[in-house]
Amino acid sequence: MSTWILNGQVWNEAAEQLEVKHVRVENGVIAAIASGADGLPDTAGHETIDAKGMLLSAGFIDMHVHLREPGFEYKEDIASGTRSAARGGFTTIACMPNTRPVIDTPETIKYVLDKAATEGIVRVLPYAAITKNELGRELTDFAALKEAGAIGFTDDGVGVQNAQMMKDAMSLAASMNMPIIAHCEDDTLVVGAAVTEGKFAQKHGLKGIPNESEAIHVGRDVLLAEATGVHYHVCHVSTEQSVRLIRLAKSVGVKVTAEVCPHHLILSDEDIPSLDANWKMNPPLRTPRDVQAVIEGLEDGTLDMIVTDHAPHSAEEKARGMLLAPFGITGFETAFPLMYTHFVKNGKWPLGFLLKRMTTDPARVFGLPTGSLAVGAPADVTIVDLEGEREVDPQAFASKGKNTPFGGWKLNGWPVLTMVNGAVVWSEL
Ligand SMILES: NC(=O)N[C@@H](CC(=O)O)C(=O)O
Ligand SMILES: [Zn+2]
Repeated sequence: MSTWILNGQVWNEAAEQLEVKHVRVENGVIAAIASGADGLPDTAGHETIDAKGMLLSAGFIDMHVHLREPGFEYKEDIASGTRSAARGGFTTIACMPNTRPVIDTPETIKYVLDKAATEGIVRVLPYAAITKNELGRELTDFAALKEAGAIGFTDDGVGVQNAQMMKDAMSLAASMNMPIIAHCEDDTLVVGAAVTEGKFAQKHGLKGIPNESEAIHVGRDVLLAEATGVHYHVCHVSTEQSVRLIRLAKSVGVKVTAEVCPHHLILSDEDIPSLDANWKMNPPLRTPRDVQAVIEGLEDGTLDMIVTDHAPHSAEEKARGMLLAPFGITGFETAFPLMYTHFVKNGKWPLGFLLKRMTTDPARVFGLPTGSLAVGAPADVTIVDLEGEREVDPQAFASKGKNTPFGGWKLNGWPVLTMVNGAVVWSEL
């Protein structure tokens, strides 16, 4: 079974421009790439997809997502979450273990992998918890979890509060060549706070979440990573201080990598219009100065990749208001259009830079075989309409979660077809 994707606009990194290419996909891999300058290939006996006028990219990779299964299927499940990912152009997603039960046993890893194989439509890579039940008291069985298919260890949703526990986790992970992925948050500094310290908190008389609550863990952990030699990856970096610490750690050779979310690159606390909990996530929207710092961090490579931190919650939960609602916003179906419109269409970045931070960079950091259109690579492909403008309509999301601050935003750069392993899993072409 072979398919020609014709007339796609493919980014040429050396020439720093889009060029028309025809890509042949066979048996789940990229079998050939032909230059558009040579005319149309002979497509007799092959299926064809016409991508004329559209961006043709390696499928996007999202290393931080919440699929909510098992246990919170009313927020999202693997079927709905992977459909949402596919609509966003994501072909590989790495899911967090803060489910119910927590993904802290080989059985739960197998449950997620089985569900993903039967009901999922994109590649799902599960993380396992660092500590049992994410309680920070006792390490999980790293060897058994790795054996079952976990790709790394994280207590995302909460920080590991105990430094010795984190050091032990890092030593063990290093010995088996596995990464530690850290949600950086000191619990003692955030009690009773829902938004960042800053103008919005002041205006509404709210207690703020200080930048140090995140950066203290980053500082502690890069020292522990240096001592143990582990690959240490920082989740959803949101503060100037964290960027500074990661930059310093990288400069002295610590094996640290990091991610940043579209909302932390685009919104600050000063954009929050009201006490609407669709603007509540963890870490919170920070000050304009922090936004500038994470943008610079991503630009200079201190931050390696863009992730969504797709965190669906029910409408009822979000209706509890800013103080009582759970933290988190959905991300899959707005990520690329947001980043494209805000940074590429507005002339701040070349398109290739955005694509790299969503494909080859996450693949490089986590050693994945996907993320490029090279001949022989798995045929994970995303086709995007860069021109058409559409309004974000949360009610039309494939995700069960409609919780986004971006409803009504007019954006360009909408994915129109997603292919995983050579099979079209979603298309509106
Ligand atoms: N990011 C969030 O605001 N929420 C996440 C947890 C997390 O990633 O910290 C969630 O699980 O809802
Ligand atoms: Zn987190």
